[in-house]
Amino acid sequence: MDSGCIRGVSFEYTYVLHLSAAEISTGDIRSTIAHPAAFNSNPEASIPQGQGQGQGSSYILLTSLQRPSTMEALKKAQSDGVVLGLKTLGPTAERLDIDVLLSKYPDTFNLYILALEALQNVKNKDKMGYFEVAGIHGLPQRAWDNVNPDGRPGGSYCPHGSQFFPTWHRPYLALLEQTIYSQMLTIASTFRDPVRWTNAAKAFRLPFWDYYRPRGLKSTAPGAAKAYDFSVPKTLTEQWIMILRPEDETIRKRTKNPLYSYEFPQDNFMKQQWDLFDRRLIAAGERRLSSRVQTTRHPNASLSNTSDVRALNDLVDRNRASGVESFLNMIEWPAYNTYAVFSNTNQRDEGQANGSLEGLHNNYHGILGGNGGHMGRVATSSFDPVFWLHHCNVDRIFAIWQSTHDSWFTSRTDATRPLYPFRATPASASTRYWNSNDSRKVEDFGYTYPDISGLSDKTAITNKFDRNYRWSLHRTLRRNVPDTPTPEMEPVDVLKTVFFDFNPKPIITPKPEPVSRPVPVKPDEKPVPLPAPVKPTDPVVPIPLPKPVHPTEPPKPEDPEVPFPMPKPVHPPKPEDPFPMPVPIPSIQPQPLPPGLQQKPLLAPSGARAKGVAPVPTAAVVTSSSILAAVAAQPILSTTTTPAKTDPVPLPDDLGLFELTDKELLADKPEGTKLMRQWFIDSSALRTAANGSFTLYHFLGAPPASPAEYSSSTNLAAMNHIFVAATETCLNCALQARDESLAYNTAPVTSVLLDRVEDESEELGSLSPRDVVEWLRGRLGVRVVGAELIPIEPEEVRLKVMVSSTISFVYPGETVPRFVEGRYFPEVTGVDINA
Ligand SMILES: N[C@@H](CC1=CC(=O)C(=O)C=C1)C(=O)O
Repeated sequence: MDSGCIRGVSFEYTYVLHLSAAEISTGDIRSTIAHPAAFNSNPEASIPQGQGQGQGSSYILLTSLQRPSTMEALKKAQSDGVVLGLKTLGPTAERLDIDVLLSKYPDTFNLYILALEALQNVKNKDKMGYFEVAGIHGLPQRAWDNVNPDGRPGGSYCPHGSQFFPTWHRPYLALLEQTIYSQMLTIASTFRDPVRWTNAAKAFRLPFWDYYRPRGLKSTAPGAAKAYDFSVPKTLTEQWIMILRPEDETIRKRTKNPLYSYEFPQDNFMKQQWDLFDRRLIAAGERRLSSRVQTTRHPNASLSNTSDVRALNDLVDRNRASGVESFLNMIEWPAYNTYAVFSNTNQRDEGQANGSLEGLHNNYHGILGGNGGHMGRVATSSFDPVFWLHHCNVDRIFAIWQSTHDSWFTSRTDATRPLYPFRATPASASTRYWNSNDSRKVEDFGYTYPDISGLSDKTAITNKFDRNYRWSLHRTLRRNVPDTPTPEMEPVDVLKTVFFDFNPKPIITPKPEPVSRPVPVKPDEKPVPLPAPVKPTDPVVPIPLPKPVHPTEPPKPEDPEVPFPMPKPVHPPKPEDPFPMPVPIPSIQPQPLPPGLQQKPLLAPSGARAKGVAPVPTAAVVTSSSILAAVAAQPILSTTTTPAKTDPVPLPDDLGLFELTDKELLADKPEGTKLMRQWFIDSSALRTAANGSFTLYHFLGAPPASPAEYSSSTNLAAMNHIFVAATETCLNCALQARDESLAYNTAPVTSVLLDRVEDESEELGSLSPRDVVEWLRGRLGVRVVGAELIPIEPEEVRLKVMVSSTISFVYPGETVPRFVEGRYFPEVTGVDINA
């Protein structure tokens, strides 16, 4: 043929090009002739018969790997430090749970791992590298790319404890997403089959960790719902992973899993940063510091380089039911209808809900951090790769809430306040930064979530959401919902995939892996449709795969020899007891309330602590402050003793709806209506009082003697983590200290109580208030500990704890319960958090 009209398929467009014979014969068409294998890897890229097939060779597929304009835009954004989002680079696509991404889009997952590995290796040089992007959240204490928080030097960009919490993290995630995406494209172009891999890269969106998606089946646990395993995804807890690399596509290579941990740069700059940070912690009474070598999760020893995955999974599992209850309530209850209440721990409508998206999020920082793990502290958390999957899940919950609610910031000024340091335009005198209004729609960043994609009807979204999560709860909490996961929540056995087959056979004829994420032919704003799930396979590695053989322990990164001189702890522990528990003092004790519930809280407010206001930082590094000095001077005492059993407190005669029996409540309801009672431990605490993160452990019965055993105690009912930075490093926190900002929390305990109702030895008759209030009195106790399990006095954080209950009905033919009424029962603890 002399010249040709070739129909080509790009990733966004089908187009027709007129080509000269020379161009066709040489294939030199501005480097856009693709490898023919592209055809196989992209099932949607078909060329209609009779068009575009080159004579002689099988065909020529014309594909613009990366449209120059979009690629240039991405490159420019990366060099300018601008959050572009992926919207301008292609059609909207779904962010997926990590297991789903791995199983449905193995090429994309493979590239993602390679990109993370590459980004993590570029230590602290590049402003768009992992170190600098992670460093925006906390350490190192310096401005990112010269953008000062709030236009002032010093402090941090901290949005916690405010309405900015969900919106600030949105462009933050988009920044890393764009960086990974860009890195994936670079790596894709180095593979033998760049079309296949570029296709895979372009389909990338940040994956999330859905805390409530089952990961497999438990072999031993009885009972249908409990047979599922809800541990942390294996992709995050396996140290090694098998990856195809551009250097040799014939065999997967054992690769250090960049999702398991991040290794810190070992240079002088970081040493100074750590020294400063640790000095501050020690002054604040902490003595168990975090590893400077690599990020760890729930480690079992100070400075440990190893995560205690089993203990972590236990704790995740133990908090699951409480978390699912919170999650469902936040989306479904009218109490969470306003953005102010839903978004953060600080704002609530008095007498209404205490939970929040931020509160649920905080708990996972506490669980993953545990005893000195990096996720427990604001300053170090974002280096842990799990941070990004955790926050992506938080963003997803935010998006689900947004799709089912209309409420937004109450103040226009707040909604348009710049979210530093996230630039929307390049640095100049008139730089625009992202703000909350601009961050309102996920589609504006080029992504969506499976929970909302393609759905615009609020009821449809709520129903789908409820079905995906309620099934795993106790039968009393799931009434008309069966106890098995919906098809989209079915667990994926990731250890049986090629990524964890440590004895792979070489791939003799490299053919493209069959699955790349489908790419729409025409640009539109519709989400990329998902094909039927496909099991990841290597072309010549058949499935079912052999059980993964775990390699012998790989070498651990060396602890640098004496990484830093360990300063003497302020309160040296006795050698035989790392957590001394001196003088037990009473904490929350049941007390009768006079009418009107005006009783003074048993925990006297510690005004002195709250008034120790930290000065607003004025320089990039601020050393001591009055708060620090006060905290350092404070002796560390034990918390509560075992709560004593006291006489029952008379409840008022008339408890309104709560007075009625189940039968009475259902009397006027349609036949088949089900009643749902829920119970909560609610609390308020002075957010900045411990000058760092702290955790509340709520017990039903005697707590263990040592804080190290709190999280594994059978009496542990629930926990709440308060995730907060030190006031010297955080302007927002310093202001919250001055304003004595509170953190409100709720800990749903319905499942725990239902287990006790079913256990006859527990003597809890039912979930009705007259049974529960009396039963809880004398059993309920709380312990407060710092990020490293150092006991803190409840008074020190002005802790108030109160119990509440709610009534909902599930009507026949419906699955989503309808909330009717809530009531606080300060009679249990003698404390009213509303007083
Ligand atoms: N205290 C629980 C449940 C609750 C919700 C309410 O709306 C209410 O009025 C009373 C209690 C929460 O904060 O989520």
